[in-house]
Amino acid sequence: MEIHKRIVIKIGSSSLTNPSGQLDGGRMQQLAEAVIQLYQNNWQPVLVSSGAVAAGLGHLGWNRASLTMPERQAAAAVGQGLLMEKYNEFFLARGIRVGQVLLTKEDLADRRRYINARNTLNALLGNQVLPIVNENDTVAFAEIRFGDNDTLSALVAGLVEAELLIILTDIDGLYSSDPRKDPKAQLIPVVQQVDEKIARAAGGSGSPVGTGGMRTKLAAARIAARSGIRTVVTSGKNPEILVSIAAGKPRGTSFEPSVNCLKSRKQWIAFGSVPRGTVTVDGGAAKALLAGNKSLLAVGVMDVAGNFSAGNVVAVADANGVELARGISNLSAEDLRLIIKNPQRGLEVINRDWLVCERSFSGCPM
Ligand SMILES: Nc1ncnc2c1ncn2[C@@H]1O[C@H](COP(=O)(O)OP(=O)(O)O)[C@@H](O)[C@H]1O
Ligand SMILES: N[C@@H](CCC(=O)OP(=O)(O)O)C(=O)O
Repeated sequence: MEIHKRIVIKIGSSSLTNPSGQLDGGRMQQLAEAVIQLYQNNWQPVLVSSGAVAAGLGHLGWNRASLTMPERQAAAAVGQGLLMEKYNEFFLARGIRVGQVLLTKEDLADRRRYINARNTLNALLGNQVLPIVNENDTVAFAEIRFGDNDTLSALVAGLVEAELLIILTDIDGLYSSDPRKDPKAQLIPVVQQVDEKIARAAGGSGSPVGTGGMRTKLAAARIAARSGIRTVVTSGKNPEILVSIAAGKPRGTSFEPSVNCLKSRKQWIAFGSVPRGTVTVDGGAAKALLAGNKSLLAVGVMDVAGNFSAGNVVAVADANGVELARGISNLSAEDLRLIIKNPQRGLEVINRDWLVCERSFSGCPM
């Protein structure tokens, strides 16, 4: 039986559209060419493609600076169709069938819908259909929005258990500082760990069409690393570069996977879910969770905020409000409030198998 390795390729708006907002057909054709070669080299690719808003604005002749959120969403409704029309044309010309997958943060935050998305992606991949993923911009707003597709691509990479995430952008990798502001900035070829020092190098977007800049790419790389996935950030100017990166050639900036990465369920708790409430714990409980890899017991809970049910994800914070962990509560907020007034020693609130301690849950280490 053939073993397929999975690869997620994210391509940003800045790499897909020309300055007048038209989709760059030549670039998309090159991308299709590279994807065929990946198939030939036994990879199962997933494409995460931005560009809907930019393409919609170009098509409608709208000016980005003066738009309301509903107008941006309307532009995405127009642009997403154009994007898929072109992808369909270029990929089908090379014998590759494509399927559109539009997701919101809320879809991935709900465990059942997360599993549904995973099943759909697996069905597409198993039938040699290339999934083309984007955020569902027409319905996603404020709190339920990723906004940039970098974070989405890292979650999708975890969802399909990819080996590699490649983020194609308008610059050839992470520099020691934002090259627009610092002419002496140097390319960083390998990042072992996305820590505060590395995060300080990253600035915002460099183009009118991009969102998030290098900051969201670092957050994505960190989420992927914690999920055991290597990320390469590089330029999308020549998409054929994908083939050599997949073959292990050094290009752009490579972010190495963590040594102790999280298992699938904990990846979702840490980076996919949205906590429904917060449980504040005392110093002893905080220590037991952080150093002792223990379950959270009711005796260490000082306060409960929010209105969650048993089975929901909750945040665990220390007395200063610093989020230490996330986990699935065995108890509802109502029951937990009653129990902490009348402590029942040993009663388990979150089992250690359903608890994740992370320094940051957004991917950003700052
Ligand atoms: N330290 C850094 N190294 C490289 N690029 C950086 C850095 N800080 C900020 N950037 C900016 O990030 C931009 C890429 O992100 P973005 O504009 O969001 O593109 P995309 O549409 O591909 O997501 C670059 O054009 C660059 O100006
Ligand atoms: N979902 C949006 C992506 C927004 C965006 O600009 O993302 P990116 O270019 O990846 O920074 C779109 O398709 O326009």
